[in-house]
Amino acid sequence: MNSPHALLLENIHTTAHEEFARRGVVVHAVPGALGEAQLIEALRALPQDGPLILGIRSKTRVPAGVFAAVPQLEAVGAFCIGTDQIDLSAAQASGVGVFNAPFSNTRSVAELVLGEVIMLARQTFARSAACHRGLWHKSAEGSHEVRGKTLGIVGYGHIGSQLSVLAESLGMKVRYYDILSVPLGNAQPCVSLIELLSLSDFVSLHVPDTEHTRGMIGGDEIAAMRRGAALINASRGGVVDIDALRDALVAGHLGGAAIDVFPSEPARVGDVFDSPLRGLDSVILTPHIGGSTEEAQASIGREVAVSLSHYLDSGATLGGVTLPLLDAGPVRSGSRIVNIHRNVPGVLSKINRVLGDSQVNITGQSLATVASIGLLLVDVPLGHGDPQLHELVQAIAALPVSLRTRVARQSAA
Ligand SMILES: NC(=O)C1=CN([C@@H]2O[C@H](COP(=O)(O)OP(=O)(O)OC[C@H]3O[C@@H](n4cnc5c(N)ncnc54)[C@H](O)[C@@H]3O)[C@@H](O)[C@H]2O)C=CC1
Ligand SMILES: O=C(O)C(=O)COP(=O)(O)O
Repeated sequence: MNSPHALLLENIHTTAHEEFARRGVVVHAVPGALGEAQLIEALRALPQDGPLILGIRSKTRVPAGVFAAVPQLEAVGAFCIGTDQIDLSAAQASGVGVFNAPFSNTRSVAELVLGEVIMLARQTFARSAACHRGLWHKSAEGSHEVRGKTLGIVGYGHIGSQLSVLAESLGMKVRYYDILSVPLGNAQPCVSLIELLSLSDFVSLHVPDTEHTRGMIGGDEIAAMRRGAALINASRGGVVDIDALRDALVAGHLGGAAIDVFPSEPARVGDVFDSPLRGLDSVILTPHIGGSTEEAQASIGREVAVSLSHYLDSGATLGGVTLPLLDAGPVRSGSRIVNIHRNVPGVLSKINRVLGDSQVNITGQSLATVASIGLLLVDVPLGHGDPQLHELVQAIAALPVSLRTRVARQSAA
């Protein structure tokens, strides 16, 4: 069986390289993000006689064209939380597995935001910038303790809820707004976004990028915030109208902001950065580093590389976001056929007819479906080198319902 090759972009941590190397996946690394045409070119430059894996972080966009142009692309690893940069519907329609790391960097984001809350409350960056300019601006005016102040969290998921617990440990009152979720500690939900904005001294955004959250904080929402309050965004750049934010800061309606994510971000380390917020001392600007700690990146590298390897080895989809959740364990006898198909009535009987006609015994079979697609794992007592196995795979792949059919790398033979 030919070795899989992985193209890893955006400085994915060496733990991923190590995991892949241990599991016989050949790694090709590119430091920055790539545009669609370059990405297709880079993937096509890899050997096309085995499965291909693409590893990205938040910057690389993977539109439908990539799946159409590179049929050998078996899976995409988002070595981060967000998967908004990937056309998930197109991935699913092509039977491509997308895997991410939903927990590993959440603590890092929550810690950065908590630090920023204190830095904003003390006007630390403005005072520091003054010192750098040679000005001794020693004053208590406008500086506050965070104890007793209200932190409003928009999006009370993995990050928002951790931030909530950490903020309460500092004596802050926590309010949150989410479409679902259960409060931790003494945090209180708000019935509307506007209610939260009007009650909070600090507002921190922790929603994913969706059609509902894009532009969620515009001029009207900023106007609803308390005079002198601060806005923190470490979610996605499109959630906040940056020009409206700048206007509110310049007008003195908002006291400060900490912004980690931007509507448009540079592709590579060392690239030029620009933003309407540059030059405002009351704003902490960071280059999308919420999840960038050694701890988080090392853990993400391992987690996603392991999920991708398990998927190649046995068809297990734990940690996946596009394929039905299924783990049939290791291959116990012979080989495993991994088939992804359109979820329409009669699929199983069509595939089983092919298997039945072949007279090959089935030693294990597992099926899972989501709305539009199904994942079928079939164990057969044939070795990887057995021509009958390859005939069987080709016959199943040729069925019009099949999207993708392969032999799992793991073999018990
Ligand atoms: N700055 C950075 O480096 C990082 C940024 N992120 C961003 O943070 C986001 C949040 O991460 P997690 O907390 O792990 O995600 P999560 O999925 O655990 O939580 C998101 C929460 O937002 C809520 N939500 C979704 N749409 C909403 C809406 N329209 N109104 C109100 N609430 C809504 C959900 O119900 C959920 O509780 C990620 O999607 C990612 O974009 C994540 C990690 C690092
Ligand atoms: O995990 C996420 O969603 C992030 O935004 C972190 O992105 P990054 O891996 O730093 O490009």
